[in-house]
Amino acid sequence: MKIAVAGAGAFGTGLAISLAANGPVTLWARNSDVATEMAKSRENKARLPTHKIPRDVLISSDLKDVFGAETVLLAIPAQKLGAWLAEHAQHLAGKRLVACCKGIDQTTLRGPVAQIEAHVPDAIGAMLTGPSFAADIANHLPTALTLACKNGDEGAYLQACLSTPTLRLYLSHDVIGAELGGALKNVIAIACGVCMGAGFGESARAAVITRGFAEMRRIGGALGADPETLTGLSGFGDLALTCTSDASRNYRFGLAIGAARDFDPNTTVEGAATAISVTNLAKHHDLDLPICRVVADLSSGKIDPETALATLLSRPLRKE
Ligand SMILES: NC(=O)C1=CN([C@@H]2O[C@H](COP(=O)(O)OP(=O)(O)OC[C@H]3O[C@@H](n4cnc5c(N)ncnc54)[C@H](O)[C@@H]3O)[C@@H](O)[C@H]2O)C=CC1
Ligand SMILES: O=C(CO)COP(=O)(O)O
Repeated sequence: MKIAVAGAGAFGTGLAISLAANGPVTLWARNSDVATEMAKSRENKARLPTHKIPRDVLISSDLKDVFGAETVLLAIPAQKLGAWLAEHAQHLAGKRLVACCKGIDQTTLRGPVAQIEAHVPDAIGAMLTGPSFAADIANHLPTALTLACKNGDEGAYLQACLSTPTLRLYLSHDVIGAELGGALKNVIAIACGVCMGAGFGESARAAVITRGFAEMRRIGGALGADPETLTGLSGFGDLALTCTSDASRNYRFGLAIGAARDFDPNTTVEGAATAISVTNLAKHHDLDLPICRVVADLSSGKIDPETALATLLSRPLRKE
């Protein structure tokens, strides 16, 4: 199977390096200067420095190399995915399109696979998600992910083709659960970062992880996710990783808010936009998601950490 990875950021590069263990793979960068430099240095100096890109990764900025593949991994930020799919829909028809991004689109409130289904209805949509830092994948460290696809046969085929000796994929049919787990854990990771950055302590962070997970289950229930999925790699697994590691950009973004420090605005922080999407989804479904709501307000600078804490602690006492 010919595989292309669209999006040569940290994750796209890490995935391409890992998949090259199975054979040739194309890595598409939208910027031709970036592609030329990467092809020359065999390194993604801007997004994933110090990781050697093997010769089996064809680095290209020519979209024909993407359109020539049967399977395309979409490692483009969630808020940009819809426009990219819309622009190239006619060339993507009939392909297997595997979303590798984590987020809910702010305009449409769709997850990545729902975006694929909306823009390229006759493609086979799937989602690759779970606890995995790009650097770990590029280093061939053992990693387990969820491959979610509504079509059982296509899902099993993708599971086999995209697993490598160190990348172990578990199959799921619950696309909505996989989309929600990956999107929501980033929101909760921001809250955890704020908690630690503001000095509220590790006990408070454990409470945020647990109550955040309750919010993930609440919205998952309303949108038809299988609760089992949220306890799996794409939900609880990724929540555990992202809420406790300085390697996470969402967590570091929260740390910066908590400590009132500047944060590089060019860093991809999916949870900030997704917090707003989730807050809007919660309104549509009449759900109470207090942590997601304060993360939306914190990320857009409407409130400070002390106000967020006071908001959460002043809520009426209730059953767990
Ligand atoms: N970095 C990581 O460890 C992991 C990232 N992810 C997910 O992968 C997705 C991408 O993240 P990263 O690669 O880490 O971000 P990144 O910031 O390293 O790279 C983003 C890439 O997307 C490209 N891009 C941005 N807008 C675009 C557009 N309109 N059209 C085409 N390409 C565009 C940029 O040129 C850049 O190469 C995110 O949804 C993230 O949550 C998932 C698992 C791990
Ligand atoms: O999704 C990730 C790990 O599974 C990467 O997290 P960040 O986007 O917060 O860096």
